[in-house]
Amino acid sequence: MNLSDSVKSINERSSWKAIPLAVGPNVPYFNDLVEFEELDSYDLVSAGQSPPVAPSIKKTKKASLKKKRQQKQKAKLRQVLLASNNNDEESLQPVTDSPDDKSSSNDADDAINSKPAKIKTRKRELKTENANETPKKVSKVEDTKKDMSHWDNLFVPEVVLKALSELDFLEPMEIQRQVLPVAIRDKRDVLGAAETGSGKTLAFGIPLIHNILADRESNSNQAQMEEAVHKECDSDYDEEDIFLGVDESISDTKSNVKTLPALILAPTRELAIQVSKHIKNVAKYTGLRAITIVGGMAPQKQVRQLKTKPDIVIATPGRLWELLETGHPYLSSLHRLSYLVIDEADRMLEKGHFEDLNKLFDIINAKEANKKRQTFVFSATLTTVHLGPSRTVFKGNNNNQETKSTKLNKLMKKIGIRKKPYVVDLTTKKVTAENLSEAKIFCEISEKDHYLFYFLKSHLGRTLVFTNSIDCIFRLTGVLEVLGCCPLHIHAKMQQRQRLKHLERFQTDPHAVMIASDVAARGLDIPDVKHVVHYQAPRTMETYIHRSGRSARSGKDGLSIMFVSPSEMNFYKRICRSLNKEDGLPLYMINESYMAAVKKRVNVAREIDKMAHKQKKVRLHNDWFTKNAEAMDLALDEDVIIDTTDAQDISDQINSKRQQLAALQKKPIFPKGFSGKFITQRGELFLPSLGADRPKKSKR
Ligand SMILES: Nc1ncnc2c1ncn2[C@@H]1O[C@H](COP(=O)(O)OP(=O)(O)OP(=O)(O)O)[C@@H](O)[C@H]1O
Repeated sequence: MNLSDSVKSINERSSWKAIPLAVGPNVPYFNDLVEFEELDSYDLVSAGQSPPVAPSIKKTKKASLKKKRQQKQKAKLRQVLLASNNNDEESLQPVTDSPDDKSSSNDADDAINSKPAKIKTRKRELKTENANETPKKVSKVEDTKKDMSHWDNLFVPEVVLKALSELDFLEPMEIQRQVLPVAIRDKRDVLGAAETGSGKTLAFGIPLIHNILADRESNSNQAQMEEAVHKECDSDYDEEDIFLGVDESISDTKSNVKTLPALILAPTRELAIQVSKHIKNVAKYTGLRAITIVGGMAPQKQVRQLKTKPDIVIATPGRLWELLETGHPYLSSLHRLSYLVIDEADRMLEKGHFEDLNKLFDIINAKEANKKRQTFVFSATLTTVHLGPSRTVFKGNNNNQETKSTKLNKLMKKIGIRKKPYVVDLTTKKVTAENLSEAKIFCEISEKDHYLFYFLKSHLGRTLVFTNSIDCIFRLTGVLEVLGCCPLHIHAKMQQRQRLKHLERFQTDPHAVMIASDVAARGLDIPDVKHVVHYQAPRTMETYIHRSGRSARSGKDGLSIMFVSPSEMNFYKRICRSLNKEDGLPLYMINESYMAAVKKRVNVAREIDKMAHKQKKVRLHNDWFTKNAEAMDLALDEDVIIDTTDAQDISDQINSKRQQLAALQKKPIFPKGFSGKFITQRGELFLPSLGADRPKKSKR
């Protein structure tokens, strides 16, 4: 087929012309708005199933007029090209996939839009939806000998494939395999649920990158086309053209007004920063720019970064709202977003959290919002539901019980998804990560420190200890410090710089212990966290799943252990019921013969910590009053100052206790050869390393 044939073919076909660049004529797509439908009619897809067939599209009158106008413009351009560029015929030759290819219209489209080879490759891929066609391979990555063929047919741009190969991501994870074709080829909205650490970030990250790149090319082609048409037939518009006005996207290209294409919202600063890193890693050869907008950091820098008009903004709702309120121009068109991602969506939309998010949604989903926006909603607990108390279920009184579909419907309404989404739910009955071993210890509150120290001493390896309160973090950090465990900590009240510093140190020491609040429960991808300890029982099943999910990521083994005191029994039972663990979690076996030695050390450490804490409090109190009195030139009332005549006594006591503890610590708690072994989820014997491979630095 030569150029004039292509042109003829275009004239004969009009129905495909409004189809976006990345979507072939016989490929289902959902770019037009369809009525909001309840979940029963969604395409709920699990592993191994193929994508659904799309419904027909409602065309509006305005849209068809717009298409007509675009047709006219294309016809003009064809004339221009034919007249001025006969020599170019070879480069404008359409690409044909196979003799029986039904895509002549697309070939013609290629000719019209001319060149970029990359997009041509993708477009040919995008036409392979027909099962009879042989899919094209994209696995050849230059400059590398790595076999990337597992990524074939997932529409990954070559530039991304190159980055993936450098990262040694030689094959897609299951959620990526499932989501990529639907999100890229079909441009569907996606609701994705899969276990923690299963690669959800790139399941939305790669489609974002692909689709933004495709939009970019499409826009620049359109701009070129427009420019040619404007040059040749500027005065040739009829009344209808003038009435319809100029297509907004074209006018943006022409006037160089760029609006933000993609926004990713995450619940915590650390997670936003991490998502940003993951995306930058795979987008490093694309020329796309991503920036992070989170609280706790200087807003001036973020404002400056926004001025560079990035392609992707990864943000927490609070700071994004703050900048939006200041009227930053690049954020003033959030309603025109092309891509929106809500990571950890169930958490983000929890009642009472993220008030700013609702205000953001009001803008993002305003009346004039981009109806073609593609939305991604992900979480490991997107489809998990809470079971009510057994007596309610028993009586069959479960009318108010949340179901998967009611949960998803609620989320969709809040987020403003009006198109039929594609739901990928890869969560299993276990819900927690496949290779995670789970256990519990029933104990009194006062015994928790003992069991924690026992655990830390018998299980070396990176360990995250979760608590429910900041006070508990302070106390526990103090005690473990005295015991020589060098704990790190993280919670929402810390300065952001400190939070990141502690996280970094946690990532670099393979035997580090970190005491954390739930600010670290979701999404954080710290390599090789061997153990998660729920020092205080989580209040919900979701928190349990996400906390535990910091371990056993990407197919690795891990252990989650919950300390349950009598007052926490109800939470424990409810979590087990919701996780379908009728028999509860297995008991963690403690060798009681070593507990006496453990208790001695911990009790002394607690005494030291208590005295040191009291001493510090008195010092701070007195310092504060003295300083302020001096500053105001006032005489201090003696009653205000706490008597410190016994301060030396307390210091002496602390020193003597420290010596006592040091003497105790000299003796090993466990005999040589002892191992806090446990059976892993895979039924193998897990032997935690003790002493032998302990790094010199680690004080544990
Ligand atoms: N195709 C791949 N091959 C190998 N590793 C991958 C691949 N895709 C992602 N990863 C890595 O797997 C790890 C887990 O991915 P990610 O953080 O996206 O998980 P997640 O499902 O979002 O977890 P969570 O639910 O806890 O947020 C990351 O270190 C990521 O870099």
